[in-house]
Amino acid sequence: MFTDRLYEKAKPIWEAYLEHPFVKGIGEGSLELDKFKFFIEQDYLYLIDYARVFALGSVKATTLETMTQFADLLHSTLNEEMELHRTYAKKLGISRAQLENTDPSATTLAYTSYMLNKAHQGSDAEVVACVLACTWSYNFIGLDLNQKEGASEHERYGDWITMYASDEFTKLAENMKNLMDRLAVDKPEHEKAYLEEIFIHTSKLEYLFWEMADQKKMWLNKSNLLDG
Ligand SMILES: Cc1ncc(CN)c(N)n1
Repeated sequence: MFTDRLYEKAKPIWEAYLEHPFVKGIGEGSLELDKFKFFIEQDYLYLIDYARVFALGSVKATTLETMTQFADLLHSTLNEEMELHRTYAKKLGISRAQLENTDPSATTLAYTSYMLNKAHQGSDAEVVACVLACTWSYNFIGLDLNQKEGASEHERYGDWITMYASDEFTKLAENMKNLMDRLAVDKPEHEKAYLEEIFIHTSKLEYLFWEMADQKKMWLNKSNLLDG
């Protein structure tokens, strides 16, 4: 399967997610709340553009089946995944307006701009390559954290783990992998290599997103010259 090839290529990066202090902090329940708050705000912005990528997928789909699959992913992002963020925001004292009007960090801008650019330029297969690492890697992380004793019951981060490890989210990730395999199957090698490049770039951007959240980094680490 094409997605097996993608996983083998991305494996070292994905294994590094599980060792990342932010991800480990969620699993252990020890992550500082201000870091999680920063993450929720930036991730909400990210999800708005991620949802847009699914809408582009529906436009580019060449069959009704694929069009429906993208529309289902769009619907579940807007109504389920983003609802998790709205619920967390409420608990953290972030208003809906604040959530929608957050300034994007450099990493959020880089990641969303990359995805939107590749999705606008590409075919339906390239649209899937843009979002596959996002959905699949969160499920990969959720399932790993869910195995840790008590992690899914933790009062702060248990709901986050439960959502990304849920059967519904696992099914979304599986459906997206199947879609990637279906769309890639007859592609020549140079097109497969391009899909792989997008998958690896987005896997690296995922790592940078964890780094950004852990450091609450808007533009630079040490100076506030460019912030504000
Ligand atoms: C940055 C990022 N990547 C992926 C996901 C999972 N949809 C997310 N919520 N945020």
